[in-house]
Amino acid sequence: MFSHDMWQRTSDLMSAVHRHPFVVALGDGTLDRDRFAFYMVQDGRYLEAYSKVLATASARATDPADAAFWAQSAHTALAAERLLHAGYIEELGADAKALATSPTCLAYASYLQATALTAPYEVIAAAVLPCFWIYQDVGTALLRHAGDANGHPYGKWISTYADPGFAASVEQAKGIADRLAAAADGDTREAMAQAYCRAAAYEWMFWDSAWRRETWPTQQWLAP
Ligand SMILES: Cc1ncc(CN)c(N)n1
Repeated sequence: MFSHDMWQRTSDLMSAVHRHPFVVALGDGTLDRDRFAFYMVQDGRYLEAYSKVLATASARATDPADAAFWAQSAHTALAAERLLHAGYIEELGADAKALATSPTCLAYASYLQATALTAPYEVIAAAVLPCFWIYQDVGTALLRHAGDANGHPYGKWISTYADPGFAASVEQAKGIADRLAAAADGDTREAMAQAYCRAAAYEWMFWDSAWRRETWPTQQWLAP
């Protein structure tokens, strides 16, 4: 099955995600507020783009049930996830306007937007899957580690991604990619695998860019 193959192909990367200092500190509650605020601001921008990518997936879907699922997920990315982020940004007193969109945030969002507009529908379904699945995997692992999200400094974040409702949507996204891959020719399946792996790599890079509070290497000459 496509999703199973992708999980195996990205197993080293997933180990690196789970031991990344940002993810470890998020889980044990020691992540400093500046890094978390940076992440939240970048992620809010990412989710705005991601929601439009899912809306495009809905428009390009060949199956009405798929179209409904992507449209619902586009709504959730803005209504639930981005709301959670906005709440944290307010709580942290982060000045979102002062932060430039990071190179990694822009690259990941641009990659997904280009894929949504130009790639076959099957490849779009593969490219958006790591965004669902990796967050559910991380959220679930962090909840297991924390034992209880109540009282945890990042408990709302952890509960959002460890939520059984979110797990159900991950299963649906996996099911769509698996069905499309099973019916696809070899070239399309390989393009789906490339898209899945590229997006999974961007997920690691996103945690890493937040840990480094990534800036533009050109900012000394040109304001980003
Ligand atoms: C970068 C990223 N990837 C995934 C998710 C979870 N939808 C997120 N909020 N941000």
